[in-house]
Amino acid sequence: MIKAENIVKKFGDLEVLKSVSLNISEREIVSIVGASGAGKTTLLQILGTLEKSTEPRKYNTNISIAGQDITKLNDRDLSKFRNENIGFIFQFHQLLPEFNALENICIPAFIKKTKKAEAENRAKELMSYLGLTNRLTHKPNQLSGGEQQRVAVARALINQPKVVFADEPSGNLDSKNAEELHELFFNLRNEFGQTFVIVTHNEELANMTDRKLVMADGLFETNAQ
Ligand SMILES: Nc1ncnc2c1ncn2[C@@H]1O[C@H](COP(=O)(O)OP(=O)(O)OP(=O)(O)O)[C@@H](O)[C@H]1O
Repeated sequence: MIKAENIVKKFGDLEVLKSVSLNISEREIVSIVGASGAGKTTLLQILGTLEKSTEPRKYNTNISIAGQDITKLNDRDLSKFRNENIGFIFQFHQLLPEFNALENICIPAFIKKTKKAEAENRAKELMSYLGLTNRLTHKPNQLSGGEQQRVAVARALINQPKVVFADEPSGNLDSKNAEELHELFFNLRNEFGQTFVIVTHNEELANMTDRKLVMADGLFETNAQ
């Protein structure tokens, strides 16, 4: 599902990723762990098409997501590809404060030009699955931290993406809500067949995943292919 070879990322003289390669199968749940500053978020942003690798031609970089070499797409096609194939969950949910839960969840579907009724039906199904049926019209500041993060999960899933990238998804949750969120990832994989790549400092979550990849100083410590 994800195949990447020779990802290099430099910020000026700072080489944050030093030719990183990895291979992740469909339906796999992989965690990326490692010390602060190791390059985990940078890698996730590049795999998630939010950030570009440095000089892909020079370093012979290939990044294929769901069979598409994303290094070959122009910005417009990349946005479309991202909207249709990739879901994101961040540490801070990044919900839009002026929209209610249902509206926040529907945003990626509206960007994809899904009809309103269809998007709302799908959002309601997801909300029911995530135990949010009674929170449809609540604004983010009227929701608990765990509920906000579940709304963010529903938003990530509304377009039925093949891959979900999560960056410290439970970093802002108490241990009970964190545990529930972690269980949810595995239930979602079983139910919808998504592939998950999760950057985390949470040892418990990392140890639950199918594969734990350890990053240090811009490289994986063990073979990630
Ligand atoms: N836009 C940027 N410009 C300059 N340096 C950057 C930029 N983004 C990240 N870096 C640097 O790249 C290095 C890796 O950052 P990154 O956020 O990928 O690490 P991380 O492993 O996710 O760390 P953490 O666990 O603390 O989130 C850090 O030294 C950081 O300061």
